[in-house]
Amino acid sequence: MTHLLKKSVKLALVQLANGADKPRNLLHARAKVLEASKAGAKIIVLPECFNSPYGCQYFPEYAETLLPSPPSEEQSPSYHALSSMAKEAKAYLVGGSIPELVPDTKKYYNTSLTFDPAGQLLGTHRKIHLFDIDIPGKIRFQESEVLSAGNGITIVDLPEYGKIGVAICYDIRFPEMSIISARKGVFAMIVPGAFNLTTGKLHWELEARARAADNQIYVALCSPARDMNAMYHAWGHSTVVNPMAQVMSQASESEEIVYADLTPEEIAETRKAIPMYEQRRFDVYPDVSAGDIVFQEAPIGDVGK
Ligand SMILES: NC(=O)CC(=O)C(=O)O
Repeated sequence: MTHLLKKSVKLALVQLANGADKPRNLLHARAKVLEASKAGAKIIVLPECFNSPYGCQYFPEYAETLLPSPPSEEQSPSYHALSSMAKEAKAYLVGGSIPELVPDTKKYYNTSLTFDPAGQLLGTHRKIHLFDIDIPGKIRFQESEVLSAGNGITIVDLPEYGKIGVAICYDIRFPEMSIISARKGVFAMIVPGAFNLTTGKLHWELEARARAADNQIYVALCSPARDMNAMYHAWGHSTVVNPMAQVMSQASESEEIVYADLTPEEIAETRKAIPMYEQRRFDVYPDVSAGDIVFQEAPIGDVGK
């Protein structure tokens, strides 16, 4: 039997306490990634905007240039830090996200870089759904005032384990992305994210469990730690959900690494018990197809500049 996940693997979500000092954030992320690797994790995830505070006012100040790929150290210290961390940890690293500037177009993106254990870039995802919301009396956030949206769904092949879908935060609310990725054979959706005290309470765990239930895959959401002195108060609660949509591990609000052991059997057993994969009616809803979808499978440079 071929499995989506080729062999069991320990996943770690690093709920990082990051702040305004970028070099400190990079050093601190390294220490935590190495800690996770020491504990046996082979897939390690950092949060959204791990090298900066989260907020529209910060994106231009912290943005780095990733093109041409690979960028120089001066263009992107975070790219090089992530590549080294992955190599030192001997692990796959979904490097949270960083603000990216494309100088030719002067566009900013919220971009996630995934590296292999040799420190090679495997995949790039630019957040495709920008976080534009206005909940009266609670929170207004308009990423589109500064950022541009990416234009592709990202599936990254981790040769030893299989494929993951990478999405960033608000992307998880759009079930189509996870459905299409699952149909293309991912064993997990990996999502650096930073919900807040309003939306986190309402939807953080719900979205993770919903995507897992829809698709019978693992879903992992990795948040920054909560900092009540920051402008944006992250929800925390980094969470791993299994293919049966049960929470496997969850952090509190503060800095913490959460671990989960992912197994091929857990996916297979879920799909055997509830055989949705054999029961789908694409004859009834043929428009739900991945046929014309744009993928960002390649390292940056091959996707829309
Ligand atoms: N920060 C985000 O992109 C999304 C978020 O906080 C939410 O969906 O809620």
